[in-house]
Amino acid sequence: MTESLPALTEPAGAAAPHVPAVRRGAFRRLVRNPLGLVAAVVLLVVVVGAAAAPWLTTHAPDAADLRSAFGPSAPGHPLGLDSAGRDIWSRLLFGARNTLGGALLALAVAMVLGIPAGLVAGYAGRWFDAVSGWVVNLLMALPAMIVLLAARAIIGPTVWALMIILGVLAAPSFFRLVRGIVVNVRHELYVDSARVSGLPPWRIIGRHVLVVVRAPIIIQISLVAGVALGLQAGLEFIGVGSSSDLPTWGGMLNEGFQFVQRDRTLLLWPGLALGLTSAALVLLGAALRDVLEDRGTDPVVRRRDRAAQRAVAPAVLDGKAERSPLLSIRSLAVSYALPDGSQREVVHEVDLDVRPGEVVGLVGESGSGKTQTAFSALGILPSGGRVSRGSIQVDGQEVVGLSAASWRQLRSHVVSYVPQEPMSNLDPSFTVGSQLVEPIRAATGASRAQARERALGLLRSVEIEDPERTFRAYPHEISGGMAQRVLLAGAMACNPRLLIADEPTTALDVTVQAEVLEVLRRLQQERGLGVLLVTHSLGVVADLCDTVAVMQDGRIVESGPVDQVLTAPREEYTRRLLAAVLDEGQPPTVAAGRADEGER
Ligand SMILES: Nc1ncnc2c1ncn2[C@@H]1O[C@H](COP(=O)(O)OP(=O)(O)OP(=O)(O)O)[C@@H](O)[C@H]1O
Repeated sequence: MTESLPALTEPAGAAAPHVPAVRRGAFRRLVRNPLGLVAAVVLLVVVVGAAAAPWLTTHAPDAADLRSAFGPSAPGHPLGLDSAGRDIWSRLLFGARNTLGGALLALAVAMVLGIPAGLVAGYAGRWFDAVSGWVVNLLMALPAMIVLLAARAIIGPTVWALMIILGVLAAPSFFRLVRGIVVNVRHELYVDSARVSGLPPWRIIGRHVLVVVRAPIIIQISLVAGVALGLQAGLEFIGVGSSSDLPTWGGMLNEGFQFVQRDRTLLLWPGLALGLTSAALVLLGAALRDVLEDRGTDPVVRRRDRAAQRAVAPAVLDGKAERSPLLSIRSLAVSYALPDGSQREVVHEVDLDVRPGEVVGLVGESGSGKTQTAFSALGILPSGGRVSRGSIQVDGQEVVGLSAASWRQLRSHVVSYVPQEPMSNLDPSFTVGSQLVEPIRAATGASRAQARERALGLLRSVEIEDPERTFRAYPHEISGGMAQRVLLAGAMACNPRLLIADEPTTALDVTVQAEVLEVLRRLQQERGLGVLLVTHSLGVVADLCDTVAVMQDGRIVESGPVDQVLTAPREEYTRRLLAAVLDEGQPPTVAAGRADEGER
C-alpha cells in the first residue's frame, strides 16, 4: 500500500490565474463525455446500492451460519456465502456504506480544514499564510500510512477516528490548491474594483474568489475521494481498521485473501466493487477537468489599443477654489518595503486638493507616481506599500490609518473609483447586472428588485442604448467602451461626491475615448462631482480639467489652472511634456480656448 496523499495530484490549472469558473451547461457537457457519463452512472449505482441496502437484501450482513460456509449462489444469496456463512451480497452493499462513509468522512475533514484555510491564507496573506504554510509543510512531510498505523496502535480499532486523521493529512492538498489560485486572483483588477466598491472581504471571497476555485475543488474532490477510499480499504485489508464484524470492502478482501484457495469469488466481489468505484472516481475527475477547465472559452477580452490624444482648449476656474476640498493631500509620502528590510520612497511631499465640482488632472510620465498617489487616496495601495508620511483628508476626514470598515463606509458613500482597464475590472464569471446589483445592495441595503431598477437607471445614465440587454450580458459580450460605461455606472451607484479615475480611457480607441469622456464630463457636471483624473494625456487634461498637477519622479513639480500650466509652463519638465505632444503631431491648441467651452 504505497498511496501518497493527493497533494501531489493538483490539477494542471491549479496555479493559473484564470481558472474558468463552473459555467452554465457544464453538466450537459459532462453527460456528453462518454467516460464521464459511465463513471457518473457507476458511482450513482454504488451510492444508491449502499443507501438502499436494507431494501435490496434479505439477510443481515452479520447473520452467520457456519453450516452453510462457502455456499454457492442460491435464492436469497445471489453471490453465495462467505467463510462464516454470511450473505456476500448483503455484506457487499452494507460494506459500501462503511467504506464510502469512511472515505466521505476523510474527504469532509480535508475540505473543511483545507479550503477555508487556503482561501484566507491566499487572500489575506501575512502571518496566517506564514503559519498555515508551515503547518501544511509539516503535515505533508508525514508518511500517511505510518501515521495511521501509529494512530491505530494508540487509539484502538476505530476506523472512523482513523478517517478523521486521514482527513487532516489530506487537508494540505486542498489548502495548496486553493491558496495557489487565490494568490493569483487577489491581484486581479476586478477584485480591486470590488474592494473599492465597498464590498467586505468575506463577500469578495464568497463572490469573486470562491467562484474561481470552485472548478478545481470539484476535480480535487474526486481525486482525494479515490485516495481516501484506497487508504481506508487498505487499513481494513491489513486488519487494522474496525475490529468488529462491521462489513467493509477492505475487510472482505482480507477474508477473500485468506481463503483464496478455497473460493476465489470471495476476493472477486469486493475487489470488483473497490476497483470499479476507484476507477469511476478517477475517470470522473478526468472528465470534470476536461469540462470545467475548458480554456478555449475564456471570456476575458483585453483591449490594449492605445490611441492618439486630442489637444483642445483649457478649462477655467469658476470660483471652485473657494470651496473646502473634498480631497486634501498634504506632504504625502508613499514607501514600499524592499526584501532587504529597507524602504523605497516612491512618492515624496505631494500636496493636492480636489474641491466639489472641480476636475483635477494628475499628469506625468510613466512611473512618476500618479497611480500611487491616487491609490493612497482610495486606501488601496498594493501590499508592501504604505503612506509613510503626510496626511490625506477625504471629505474632511483623515484617512491615513483608517480601519478597513471605515474605508468601506467612505468608499460606499463618498468616494468612487474608475479604473484603467474596463474588461479586467469586470469579473468574467458574472453578468454585468449582477456586478452592479451586488455593490448597490451592499451600500444601500436595497432589495434585489430595487437594486436592479437602480442599476438599469445607472446604465441609462451612462448612455447605454439597451440597458436591459447589457444588464443580462457577460463582460465578454460587450465592447471595451461599453465596459467602461458600465464601470462609470457602477462608480455612480453610491452617489459619490469624489471620483478618482485612473486613466479611464487609455485602453479605449480614439472615438470611444471621446464618447466615454463626454459621459464622464456630463456626469461630473450634473452631479457636481470632484474628480481626480490620472492621465498621461495633456489632451484629456485640456479637455476636461480645471486644474492640473504635473508629477515627475514621485513629486509634483508644477500645478495650477490648466490654461496657465499648459500655455505658460514654468517648469522645464512640463515644457518637455508639451513638446512631446507636439512631436506626436498633435495640436497643442491649449491656448486657443476650448472648442466646447460653451457646453461647460
Ligand atoms: N508594488 C510596488 N512595489 C514597489 N514599487 C512600486 C510598486 N508599484 C509601483 N511602484 C513604484 O512606484 C513608482 C510610481 O509608480 P506609479 O504606478 O504610481 O506610476 P504612474 O505614474 O502611475 O505610472 P503609469 O502611468 O505607468 O501607471 C514607480 O517607480 C514604480 O516602480
